[in-house]
Parts: sequence; structure tokens; C-alpha cells
Amino acid sequence: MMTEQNTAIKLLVLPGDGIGPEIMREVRHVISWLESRRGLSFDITEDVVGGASLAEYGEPIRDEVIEKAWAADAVLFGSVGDPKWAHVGFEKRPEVAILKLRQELGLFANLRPAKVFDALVDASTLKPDVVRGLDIMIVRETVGGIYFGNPRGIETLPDGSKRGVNTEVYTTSEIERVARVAFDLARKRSNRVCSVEKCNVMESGLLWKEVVTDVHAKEFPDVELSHMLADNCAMQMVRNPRQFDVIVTGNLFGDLLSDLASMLTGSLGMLPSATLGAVRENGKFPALYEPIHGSAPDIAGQGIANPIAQILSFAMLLRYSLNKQEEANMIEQAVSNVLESGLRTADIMSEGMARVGTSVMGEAIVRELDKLQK
Ligand SMILES: NC(=O)C1=CN([C@@H]2O[C@H](COP(=O)(O)OP(=O)(O)OC[C@H]3O[C@@H](n4cnc5c(N)ncnc54)[C@H](O)[C@@H]3O)[C@@H](O)[C@H]2O)C=CC1
Ligand SMILES: CC(C)CC(=O)C(=O)O
Ligand SMILES: [Mg+2]
Repeated sequence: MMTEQNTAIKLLVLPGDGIGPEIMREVRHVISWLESRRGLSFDITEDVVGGASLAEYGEPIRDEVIEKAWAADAVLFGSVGDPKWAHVGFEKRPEVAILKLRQELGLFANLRPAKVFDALVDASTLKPDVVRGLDIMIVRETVGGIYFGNPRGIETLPDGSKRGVNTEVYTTSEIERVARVAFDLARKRSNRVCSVEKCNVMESGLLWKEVVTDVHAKEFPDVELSHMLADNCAMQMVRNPRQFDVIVTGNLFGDLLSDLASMLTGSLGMLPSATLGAVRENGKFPALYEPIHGSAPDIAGQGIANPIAQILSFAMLLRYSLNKQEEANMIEQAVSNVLESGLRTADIMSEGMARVGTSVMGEAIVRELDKLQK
């Protein structure tokens, strides 16, 4: 999607609950900086989702917000999952907000780059030599699989005990479209895709492997394709993560493997994501950008959350939805420079570094943008 230089970019900003509003505040400073120093113009609508929406409207997301998401050039999402709302019932929990946005907008491809900043090789749970320069792209399918399959629910059995049911379902077309995204991305990177499933025990995994193999043979024979069982992949990612370039996998495995991959980069608070839908006739596509982490209720309200995943998610928005490559590069460079300068939020803290809170980290990144602009 290309946006004309002089047209205001329509953004829907949904901070959510927990640490969402705290880290989103720092992105708003970055946006203000882009407006004042780079001449970009944003038309921003902010609305409530998750716990914040439950507090105001009694539901995790309103239809009106979905409509606003369709009307926007892109959506910037924080996080949802305030445990305060555990009593409202499964169908109304805060997480429904993000699940519904993904499903209603058809956001099927969630791109989760796990890139290790040089300054953070010591923050990784693996040895510096194993993670230095690491750059993996996990492509997670996000509107199918076990999070959405039917039948689902909890039923009471005749003896009074209960049965909880979820079903993993994937269709040929659902697998084909996400596979194409992964192969396309691989061509722009190191040209390797590893498809991850559990075809040894799941029919949905067997179909996944067959369809990916088919798409590869017919449309992307130039890309190197390998297959791996998900349990082995989790182990290989810790043993030798550099063997991977692009990983394509289903909803559940992608969720787990990307949280795992985040620790290779130093923290869950470092990983951004882009969730993209199908390109429409006008060339536009729906897109939502969010950190991969949740609302971190254990640290919410303390001003100590790492805002970098949220800021890097905004850089992905500039890159993918607006084609503002220069500004996206500047933001990534500013983050890198600030980390090189020794500033660390608590989650990436290591010996000899300066520990700072959310807002000081955000301010430092904006100051660094200023220096890069000069
Ligand atoms: N897209 C979303 O909105 C997501 C929502 N959730 C929801 O969030 C809630 C909390 O889930 P958890 O399992 O605790 O996962 P979480 O991702 O919120 O937190 C896991 C751990 O990582 C830390 N952490 C996460 N983000 C951080 C950041 N930016 N800076 C520093 N530390 C950070 C937290 O403090 C916590 O110790 C749940 O209700 C869950 O369903 C979980 C993942 C994604
Ligand atoms: C509500 C969950 C599916 C969110 C999550 O864990 C994720 O998308 O990573
Ligand atoms: Mg997750």
C-alpha cells in the first residue's frame, strides 16, 4: 500500500490494557517526532480494546472499532489480557479483542522477526557466539488452527465431570496463502524456508506439509525448503538458531516458537510483529502491528516495561504498510544506538549497563532520532 506524500496517514491506535498504554505513549512521541521533523502527517484515531473496553463498554471490542480498523491505513495495537476481567467469561475475555481483529480483518500472516541487536548479545539466554547476527523471521498463521477450529467448548458429562475440546483445522487454501507469504519473504532474505508442523501425529500437520511442498514445487522451486517437527524445532532453535531463515508454521506452534525466539534476542519486550491480510483490488491490504508479548500484568503500571517491541512494531508499520523505508530504518538505527549507549530496561539489564524505565527509554530513542536527522 503506497500513501501519497501529502495525504494524512490514517492510523487506528489501540493501546489496550496492562502495559499497552504505557508503551504506546512512547510510540506517540516517535510519531510526533516524525510529524515535526520528517514532515509526515498522521490522522490518528485512538480507541479502547480489551480490559479498557470492558471497563467502558462491557465488551472486549465494539463493532465500531472493527469498522475503524477497516477504514485505517494500518492499525497499531498494544496488548490485552488484564486478569481483572477473568470473571467475565471466556467469550468476553480481553483477549477476544485481538482474536476478533485478526479474524474479522482476515489477518492471516503474522510476521515475527527475531533479530539480535549487537548490543544485546550478552542479554540472550544463549552464548553470544551462538546468537550474534541472528535474524530469523517466523511466519505464523493467525486466523486458523486450534485457536479457531470447531468443535470447541467445555461440556458437562453425564457423571458430572467435564470435557474441554479444541480442534485443529487447516484447509488447503489457508495453508497455501501463508506459505506464499513465507516463500516471498525468503526470496528477499536468505532464500530458505523451514515449514514446521507435527505431521507425525496430526492430520492437519500432514496436510500442512503436503500443501507447503506443493506450493513450493509449483511456484517457488528456487527457494530452499525443509520440514521439521515442531518439538524438534523448539530444541533446534536453542541448539543452533542460525540454521533458520524463514520459519512458516500454524497458529499454536508459531505462538510458542516466537516467544521462545524472543529470548534469543534478550527479551519478550524486544519482538515486534506485523499481521497482514490479503491484498485487495485497490492494492491495499489490512494490517495490524503489535508486539508479540501480552499485557504483562505483573509489571503493569510500574513504568518499567520495555517499549522497544512496540516502537519496532511501528517501524514495521512504516515499512510494510506505508513504504517509508527510510523512517523505518532510522527508528531501528535509533533503537540500536540507544542500546549501544548502555541504556537498558529491567528485562534486558546486564552488568555495567544503566537501568532505565519505559519513558526514559522512549525519550532516548527520540533524542537519537534527532541526532540521526541532523
Ligand atoms: N496480543 C496480545 O495482546 C497478547 C495478550 N496476551 C495476554 O496477556 C496476558 C498476560 O500474559 P502472560 O502469559 O503473562 O504473557 P506476557 O507476554 O504478558 O508476559 C510474560 C512475561 O514477560 C514480561 N514482559 C512482557 N512484555 C514485556 C515488556 N514489554 N517489557 C518487559 N517485560 C515484559 C512480563 O512481565 C512477564 O513476566 C494474558 O491474559 C494473555 O492472554 C498474551 C500474549 C499476547
Ligand atoms: C490471545 C493470544 C492468542 C495472543 C498471543 O499469545 C499471541 O498472539 O501471541
Ligand atoms: Mg503469544
